[in-house]
Formats: sequence, structure tokens, C-alpha cells
Amino acid sequence: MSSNSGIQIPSRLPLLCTHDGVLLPGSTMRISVDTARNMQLVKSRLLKGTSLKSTIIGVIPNTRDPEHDSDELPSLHRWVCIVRLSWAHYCNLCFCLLSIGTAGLAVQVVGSNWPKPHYTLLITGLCRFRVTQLLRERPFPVAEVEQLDKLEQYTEGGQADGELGELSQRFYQAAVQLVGMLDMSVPVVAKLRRLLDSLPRETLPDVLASMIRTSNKEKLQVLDAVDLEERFKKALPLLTRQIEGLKLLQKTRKLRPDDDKRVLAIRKGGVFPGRQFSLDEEVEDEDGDDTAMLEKKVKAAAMPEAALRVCLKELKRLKKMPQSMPEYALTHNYLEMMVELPWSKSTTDCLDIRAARVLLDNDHYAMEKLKRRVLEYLAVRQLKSTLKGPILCFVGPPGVGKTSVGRSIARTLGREFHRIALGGVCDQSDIRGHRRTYVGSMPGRIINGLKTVGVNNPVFLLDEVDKLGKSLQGDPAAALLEVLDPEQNHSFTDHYLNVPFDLSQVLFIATANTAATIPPALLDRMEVLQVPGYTQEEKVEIAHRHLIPHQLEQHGLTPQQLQIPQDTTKDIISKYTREAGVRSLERKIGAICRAVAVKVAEGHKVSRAESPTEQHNTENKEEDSGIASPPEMPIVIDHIALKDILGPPVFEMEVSERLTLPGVAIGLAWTPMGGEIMFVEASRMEGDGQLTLTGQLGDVMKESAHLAISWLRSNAKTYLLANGSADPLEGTDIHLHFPAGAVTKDGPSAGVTIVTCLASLLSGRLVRSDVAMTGEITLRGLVLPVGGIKDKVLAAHRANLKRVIIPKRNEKDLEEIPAHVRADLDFVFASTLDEVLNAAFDGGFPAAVNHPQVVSKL
Ligand SMILES: Nc1ncnc2c1ncn2[C@@H]1O[C@H](COP(=O)(O)OP(=O)(O)OP(=O)(O)O)[C@@H](O)[C@H]1O
Repeated sequence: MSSNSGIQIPSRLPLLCTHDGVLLPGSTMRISVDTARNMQLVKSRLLKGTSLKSTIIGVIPNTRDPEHDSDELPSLHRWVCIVRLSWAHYCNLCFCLLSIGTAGLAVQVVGSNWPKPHYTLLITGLCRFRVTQLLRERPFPVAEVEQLDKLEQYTEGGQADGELGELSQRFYQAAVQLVGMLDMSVPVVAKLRRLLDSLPRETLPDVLASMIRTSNKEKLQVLDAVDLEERFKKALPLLTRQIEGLKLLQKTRKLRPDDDKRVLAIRKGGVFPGRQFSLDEEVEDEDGDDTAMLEKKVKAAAMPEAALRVCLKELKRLKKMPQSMPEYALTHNYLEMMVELPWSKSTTDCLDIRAARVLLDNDHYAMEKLKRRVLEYLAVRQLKSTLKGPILCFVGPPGVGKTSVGRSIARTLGREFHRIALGGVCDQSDIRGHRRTYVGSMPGRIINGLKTVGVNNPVFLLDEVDKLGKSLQGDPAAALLEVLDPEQNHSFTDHYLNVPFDLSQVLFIATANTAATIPPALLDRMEVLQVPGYTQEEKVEIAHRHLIPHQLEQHGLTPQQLQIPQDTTKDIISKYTREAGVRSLERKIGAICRAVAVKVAEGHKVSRAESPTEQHNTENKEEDSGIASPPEMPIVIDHIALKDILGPPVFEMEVSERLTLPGVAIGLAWTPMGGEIMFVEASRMEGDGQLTLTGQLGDVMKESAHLAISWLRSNAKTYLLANGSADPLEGTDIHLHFPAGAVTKDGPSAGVTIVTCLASLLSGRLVRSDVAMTGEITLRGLVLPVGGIKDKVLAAHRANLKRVIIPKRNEKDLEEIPAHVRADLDFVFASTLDEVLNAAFDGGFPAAVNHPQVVSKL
């Protein structure tokens, strides 16, 4: 400890009594401080002190060895306990306190309040000391101490001679041997070796005793050994014990590879006597076979030049690698992937437009516009096979057949079909793959899809592109840009493959529920085809042409067993489903099929029981068990049977019921699920002109409400809404509510509905119960056009409403609506709010000028 030789510890030291172990000079230890006295010591001495001296404290170990617990205290300590009464008193306080301690330098103090207030000290031991007198006990003990390690005496005289010299030499050699047994490749061990040479010999017992596996009792003995020779004697057996332990450990470790070798030897010579068999050779052979096979596959894969070069390079590396190397498996998997990809394998298109039309018509009822566009697309492909055509994107509510049209397109072309669900994908490596440097890396969904279908010209359906997410792992939509750009996708590079793959032959079709959430750059690369919801008549046709036959087949039934008349289908559509598509309808038909399947199966059982051999028992059995006779076939589902199977109707047409009070109007809303009717309710109460809005409204909708109120206030006199006063809101609060409060609503198209609803409330007149409306309003009372007219009109038709008020500039949108729906509805095209109000109330909503003026005559 030549470095410490100059250190003179203060004669008075604060004492830290610790249970954490034994601090030896030359070692560093972490001590947890949580007792009141020790905490006080840390606070007032370590945290407040500013000099180096204030960071030196006396550490007194108060530790018992849990394994070799003994009450026996070191003699020195006992002696001090007897001689110094006040110290003995403190000993009682602190359990079995030792009088010899280590002066230590507090290098670090860390405080924490969890789980209880405590400090953690990092202390480096400097030298031994002995307590000569306890000066005070509170708030923390301070003692007069005597420094015991006079290290200069050893170092000054150079190499110690005699027994001490010999002992220190033996100790040093043992220490070198111990370090030599450790794995020198570990940097810490190499550092330790250097440290051992640089440390003065006399410090070795303390340093090594704190490093090797020793009990606290043994460490205490080393600490108590004030005499250096005695210290060497105490520490040397501990070191030797450690060396022996390590030797034993190494021996047991060596045993296993020996065993392996022995097994090998037996197998080589004994098991296959007739043949000079070498296991190593066999492994090499297998290895060689494997790589040779791979090489053959690589050459047969007909991949482009760049990919082939990469594969051959990887193959070369693979041949040199031992199989046990983790990289072997990685490279092997990579090569397997490369050879499995359809670099030049494709199917031949068998496109016949007439057949395609028939097939599309057979698979899907209605959807005329979509089918027409798809046929155009296919026709152009037939004429120009290298068409770098637009990517079609079908946008519409769920269950309207977007995915199934995609599947039909693949069938008409005679191509493989693969669906990639993009909903919730928020990591761009999902599309582009992970780089091979990552553990568990794999290619993205595009390349994986190609591997699955095994050809390079499939139809890929990118389902739910509007539900792509974004996260810290990058934007998957950005990765899709390259995939979907016909100018770029001939050299699409997946991170895993790291070589370009030509995607130009792949036919991409995307689907989405709304175009609003598709990233603009992605939307720009696609041709959006709207797929609107179905009318009730269309649904009935779809049910009878496709859904019912499909469900019958799924449930093992035949039309001779189950019949669902058109009226029942209409009931299912109007009373048990409320959707733009046909998915719920299909589920309900499935439920009916299940119920009938039970009946049919029961009938089978009964008729089998009625076989001639058992006939005599049947009657009794039937009476006993109460089994009904087999139902008459076919089972026809009428209204009563429908109620039995599906329960009471889920949706009742409550339109007229809800319009029995003034202050209610029906609006038309567009959602990604299709069009819907929406009731707007208003009520008034005494107050000071406040407007309350509820129903989770967005900012635009709230503004529409304020616009509506402002227009009504400014036109109150014209429409006689003010009830004599100047302002209809005077002394009145108004509450506007949009039911289905859990659903967020936004957009300007409810403007006309809010005006109508408030006009009804303020005038006390009922709005016509068969009228629905949509349109944006301005402060001047104009009605502006809105979107989603087709879905909204279909929703009004579904709800059996008769009149629909829409903005005049939306008149052109009616072309898209089926003729029979148009015929059922009375359309009012409004360009001002005056026209809206006149159409919404029975007998119109006349302005004041039309009313007879009362002229007072005096
Ligand atoms: N016009 C139609 N003719 C025949 N069957 C149809 C028609 N439209 C939808 N279907 C049937 O409805 C079911 C649902 O269709 P599909 O899965 O294609 O809906 P989707 O529009 O893709 O819905 P999502 O947006 O939820 O993916 C399918 O079984 C499909 O066959």
C-alpha cells in the first residue's frame, strides 16, 4: 500500500457500525445505511463536510458468519471490551461490535426513499485502526483511534527478508497461480494480473482475502491480524483452498469432452467393423451434400445475374463455415429463401373478356359500376399484356364484397391469389423485411407472399390500406409507395434479400373502408373505385343468389330441406341487421341454417329408430322420451319461425315514434360503415341564452350548431320564432343532443338538420316524420353541397322514409342511385334554408310576410 503509506488518518473518527460484511484495507465495498445513528453520520459528516478529512470514517464490522456462526469474539476485541467500559456499553448497543476497524474513504453516497429512507455508501478501505476511547455516542459515535497499519515499515526496508519474506513470496506465487487459472481472455482477468504485479506484497493478504470466496468470520480474522506475518499466515490457507476448489471444478469440466471422444472412438471402431467408418467424414459428407444440393438449386432457380452473384458468394462462405456456427443457419436459411422465390416462374393469363364478364356476374350481384371498371381494366390488359396500369383501390363499407371481387379477378385471369392484411401494420419492416443482421430477421410480407404462391405474377390484395399505422419503427405506407409505383417496383429491394426483385408482373388491388385515412401519396398512386352499400332489394337478391346457397352448403343442407322465402329475407334485413354490406345478413342466415340442421339431424335419428326391426319399440319410446316426429321437409322459415330462431327483432323502425314532439329532426350521416339516419334532438329550458351541445361532436359540427342558432336568431322575426320578444333565446337555454353519444360525430352536413330541429322547437311545430335531410349551411341561409349522397339516400330508403332534402348542387349525384330507389323517394333540392324548412314541415314553414298582419286601429 505504498500509495496509502502517506495517508495519516485523523485521530478522531466517526464510527459506522455495519452489518453488511467486513471492509478490508485496499478493497472497496458498498454499505447500506439505514439505522438512525448511521444515517445521522452520513447526513452531518459526509453530506455536509467539505474537506477530504470529513470523508474518512471508521467502519466497524458487526457481522456474524451465517454458516459458521459463533459467539466467540476475537481475543483483541474481548480485551478491549473488558478494558473500556464505555466502549463495552456501546458494544451492547450495537450487538457484538468489534474494536478493530478499517478507516475508509467514502467515494460515493447515494440516497433513496424507497422502500424506506436509506443511503448506500461506496467505501474504499484505507488502513486498520483501533478504538482507544469512545468520545461520544450520540447522535453518532465518535472515537479516539490509533492507526494500526504502519505500512512504511515494510516498504521502506525494500524486500522483507526472513520468514516474512518467504511467506510473502509464497503468497504472491499462489496469487499468480490463482489468477492464471482464470480465463485470461476476459479483460478484467488480464487487468487483475497486471494489478497483482504492481501491488506491494504486504497489501496482498487484505486485497486477496476480500476478492476470493471467504466467510465473514475468516475476513474478520484477517482484519484482526494486525501483525503482517500473522496476516499472511491467516490468508494463505484461504488462497490455497480457493485454488484447490478451482482445480476440482476444471477437472469435472474436462471430463465431458473426454466422454464424447470415447463414444466417438467406440463408434468408429466397434459398431461398424466391416468398414473403415469415420464419423467426421460422415458429417463432412452430409455437410457437403447439403451445400451441393443448395448449389444445384441456386443454379436451377433462374435468378437474375445480381441475385445469382450474391447467392454464389454466400454459398462459398457457407462451405467454409462449421455447422455449429450460428451464422451457418442464417446463411443457409437465406439461401433456401432465395432458391424458393419465383424469380422467373409465372402462370399464363387465360383472359377471355366474355368469360370474365360471366364469371364476375355469377360471383357478384349488382356492383355494376365496379364490375364495368374491372372489365375495362382486364380488357386493356388483354390487348397490352405489359400494361403498367393503375392500381385499383376499392373503397366502401365493410361486407360489400371488395375482397371477394379481388378474388374473382384472380380467377378470371387464371392467376394465383394472395391476400395481405395491412390492418394495424405499423412497422415498415413488415413490408420491407428486416436486415439480416438482426436475430430472427425475415423477409417482408410481399416477398413472403411471393414465396407462398410460388409464381411472380399473382394477384395481391392489399386489404385495409386505410388502417395502416405509424410507429417508431417507421411508416409502412412509405414502404408501400415503392411497391405500388409501377415505375419503381421492378426493382423492389427487400431488406432481408438485399437484392432487387421484379414486382412489375404482380397485379396489386387495394381495399379500404374510407379514402380519408389513406396517406395522400399512396392514394395518388391508386385509382379509387367507390363500392357503395346495397339497397334492400339488392340485398334480397344477393341473399337468394349467393348467401343462402353458400350457407346451405356450409351446413350440409339442401334446398329440399330448408327454404327461406323472400319476405323472411326482407324481415331479416330490416329487423335484424343494420348495415351497408351483407356480412350480418350472412351470419343471420348461418344461424337459421344451424337451427334447421339440429332439426334435420334429430329427424334423421328418429327415422333411423323407426327401422322395421325396432319398430315395435318406437311408439313406447316416443311416448317416454317425448321426441317429436321428424319435421316435414322442406322446413320453411316464416315470420314465427324467424322470431323463434333469431329472437325478438333487434331494430324496430322507431322513426315515427321519435318524431311525436317538436324539436326532433332526422339527418343523414355518412360513416365508413355506410350511410345512416341520425336523429337530432333539442330542448329548451329557462336560462340566459346558453347553447349546450352533447353527443361527442367534433369542432366542425359544433360550429354548424352555432351557425344554425345565429341564423335562426337573425331570422326569428321573419319566421315568428321570437314569441313577441326580439330574441328567441331570451330567458331560454337550449340543449342540442345527437343520440348514439358514444360515437364521435363531425362534419358540416348536419347544418340543415340542426336548423330544422331548432325551428321546430322554437315554433312548437312537428317536423314531418317521413323526411330526412342533409346539407351544409352558411350564415346567410344558403345550403351547400355535401358528400356521400348515395349512401345517405340508401340509408333513408332503408329506414322507409319518403322525402329526402338534399342540396341543389348534389342533384347530379342521384344518377348513381338505383332507379327503383329514386322512384320510391321524393327528392327536394334546396339551395336556401327557406326551401328546407318549407319542405320539412307539413304545410310549409311560411315567413311572417305571408301571415295576415294585425293592424291596430285606435
Ligand atoms: N354483390 C355480392 N354478391 C355476392 N356476394 C357478395 C356480394 N357482396 C358481398 N358478398 C359476400 O359478402 C361477404 C363479405 O364480402 P367481403 O369479405 O368481400 O367484404 P369486404 O367488402 O371486403 O369487407 P371488409 O371491408 O370488411 O374487408 C362475402 O362472403 C361475399 O361473398
